[in-house]
Amino acid sequence: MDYLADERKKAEFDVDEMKIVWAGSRHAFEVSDRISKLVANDPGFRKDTRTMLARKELFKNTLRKAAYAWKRIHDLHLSEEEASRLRFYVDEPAYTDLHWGMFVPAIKGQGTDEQQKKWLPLAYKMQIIGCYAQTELGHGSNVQGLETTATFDPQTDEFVIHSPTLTSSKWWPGGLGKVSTHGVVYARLIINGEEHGIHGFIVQLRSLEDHLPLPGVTVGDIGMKFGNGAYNTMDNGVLRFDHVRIPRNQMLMRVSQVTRDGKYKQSDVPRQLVYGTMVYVRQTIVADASCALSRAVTIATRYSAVRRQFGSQNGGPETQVIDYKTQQNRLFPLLASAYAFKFVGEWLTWLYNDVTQRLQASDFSTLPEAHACTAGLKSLTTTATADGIEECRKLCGGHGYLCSSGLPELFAVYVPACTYEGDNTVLLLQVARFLMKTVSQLGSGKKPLGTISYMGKIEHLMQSRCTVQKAEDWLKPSQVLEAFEARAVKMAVSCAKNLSKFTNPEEGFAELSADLVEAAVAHCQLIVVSKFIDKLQQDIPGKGVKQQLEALCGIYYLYLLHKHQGDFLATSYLTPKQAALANDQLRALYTKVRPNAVALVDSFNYTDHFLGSILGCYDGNVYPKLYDAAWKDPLNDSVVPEGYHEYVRPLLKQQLHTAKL
Ligand SMILES: CC/C=C\C/C=C\C/C=C\C/C=C/C(=O)SCCNC(=O)CCNC(=O)[C@H](O)C(C)(C)COP(=O)(O)OP(=O)(O)OC[C@H]1O[C@@H](n2cnc3c(N)ncnc32)[C@H](O)[C@@H]1OP(=O)(O)O
Ligand SMILES: Cc1cc2nc3c(=O)[nH]c(=O)nc-3n(C[C@H](O)[C@H](O)[C@H](O)COP(=O)(O)OP(=O)(O)OC[C@H]3O[C@@H](n4cnc5c(N)ncnc54)[C@H](O)[C@@H]3O)c2cc1C
Repeated sequence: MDYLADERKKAEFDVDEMKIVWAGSRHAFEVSDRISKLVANDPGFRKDTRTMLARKELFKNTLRKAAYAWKRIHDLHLSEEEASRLRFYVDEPAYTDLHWGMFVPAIKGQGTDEQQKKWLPLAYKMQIIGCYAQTELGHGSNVQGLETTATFDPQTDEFVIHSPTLTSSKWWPGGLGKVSTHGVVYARLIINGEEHGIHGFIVQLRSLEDHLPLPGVTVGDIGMKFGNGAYNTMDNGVLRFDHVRIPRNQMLMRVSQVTRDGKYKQSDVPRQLVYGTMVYVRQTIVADASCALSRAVTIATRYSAVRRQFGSQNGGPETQVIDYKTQQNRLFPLLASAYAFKFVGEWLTWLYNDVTQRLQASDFSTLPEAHACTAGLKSLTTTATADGIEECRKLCGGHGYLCSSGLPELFAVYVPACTYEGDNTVLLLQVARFLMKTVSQLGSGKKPLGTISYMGKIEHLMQSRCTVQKAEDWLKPSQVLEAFEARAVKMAVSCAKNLSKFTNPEEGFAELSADLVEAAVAHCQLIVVSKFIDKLQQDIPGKGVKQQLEALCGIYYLYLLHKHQGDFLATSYLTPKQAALANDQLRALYTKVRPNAVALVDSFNYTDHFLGSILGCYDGNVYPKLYDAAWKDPLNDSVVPEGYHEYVRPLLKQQLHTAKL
């Protein structure tokens, strides 16, 4: 029985067409749909006991699943796209994420043609397994501060990789702890006593015969992490080198080279390309944020439609909690954010591909913008997604706290995204630097392009005032864009003015960093809003689909406007009356979305297996499933728990004895 059937009947749009919009294309939808069902129907990919397993058992099970996934990919002759979808739907962090997601891209992006020819075929066949070993015990954010050394030995034509201090131990790389045979290791290059900064080196860590660490290598897992199951399926590792020698041709030499006679040569490409893998992964993290958020929102929306609390009239049913405006005000902006992040993720993938093509043609002009966009959007989307998952847990009341809701594990797996690939505050400070540089160059005749082109309208934006007179005026895209542009430009200019009061710009930057982060957030929110609005300019087929997306876009920007109304009011773009009208319009949009809410989450097309949540199951049959699941907990295997006779019964006896006294 479908307990959500009535909700589904209310939908005012074509769900099948929305599924295609969400997937990105009909082809992408068909691949995702087929592969997600394949995974869901294969008992080899079960994950329902994951939160109850001890670490060793959990980890062994992940190794089994990764090997099984690899076998299925081969047996079924899956394409690269299908294989990547399969790994996604298996939904278990594993060493393979780092092998495919960072080790291979690092070699592709930073290796010469010759190096790629040598290493990539081995990696593609998984005859070697690699990790990305950058972060150390003492330094993560400050990449320039890494201490591992790679000293060139001209006698033997080798680099000597060494960990000179405890804090230089590599610490965190995923897949390193127990599995990787190789790593791209980042180290400080030293030639003839002279330092040349951080470079990547391919280093073999373990024997391909017996998996033992090679001489001079000390390697292991760094220990349990936050949450049950969750990211503990990953072997984040510690690694130390004691004068380990590698051939010279194992330095990744696309950006700079070391010759046989020990000369350091810098190509004409910017040295920042050494950080290129991080730009690539930040882009994929943005594209993935909408998946994690939409998953949590599916659970919270379906459960909010099933759950009833208070408000029974004449013995009739109680109110569905989704009908409370407070619930809508917490839930619908997250639903809207999931769609917003999907579209900004698609755009960022386009931007990344564009900058990659330009780099190949030696056009480096858009690299700073690509760095700022990937860094800023990674920060914005992961912060909002992690907070959003936790909000979804609370939206599910007490039952959200059960592991069987799927939300605690989803949060535990997702929340480190706010830290890895760049701490979110550190990344916003990079955006702020980019903004300050842009503002300082405004008078120089250099025209700001792309996501900062609005800075070119600075004179207009500094003076313009909002023209909204009634709530519906807030539905005009041009009005909304101007509001977000004016806020972003005014916040950036205000920071720039304050910075100019300092004689030492770095001191000023440090002192004003909290304001700078807020200016960076305003800029990034503008990007997300503008890409959602751009999406709506496209031809979007399907009955009612565009109208629903327009409503969601409105919810996204009006919610932001309401949340940050202090910024908008302080920059004098809005009057308090206009801010209040925005809030009226926001409430009207909640009412519009309400009958479509369940269908809007159905459009994500997630299987019950992928959701991994009793509260979010498609048929909404929550209570019997919760009740049954409780009895399956290992603690209920016996009526009297282990330990009773040892620890509880003596207490009870003692109490009886005391009572007699
Ligand atoms: C498909 C994917 C599947 C799986 C993977 C996904 C998830 C798996 C889960 C986890 C994996 C996690 C992996 C990791 O965490 S790897 C380690 C990541 N570490 C970081 O992100 C460190 C963060 N720190 C930095 O990025 C930088 O070093 C920082 C930019 C903060 C340093 O700042 P600093 O000012 O010291 O920079 P400089 O190095 O001096 O550079 C100055 C100059 O360069 C520009 N810049 C900086 N970074 C980049 C870049 N990445 N690209 C281009 N340009 C860059 C910077 O703006 C300055 O420019 P300018 O002002 O013009 O001189
Ligand atoms: C689950 C997980 C997986 C990871 N996987 C990998 C991997 O595969 N490979 C790898 O190399 N690394 C990996 N990492 C490491 C990760 O990239 C770093 O932890 C991350 O870059 C943050 O660096 P940090 O730990 O040095 O934090 P810190 O920089 O020490 O941050 C601590 C605090 O200081 C603040 N802070 C730091 N610098 C500044 C500043 N300049 N201004 C203001 N505030 C500042 C931060 O905002 C934060 O609040 C992983 C980490 C995690 C949690």
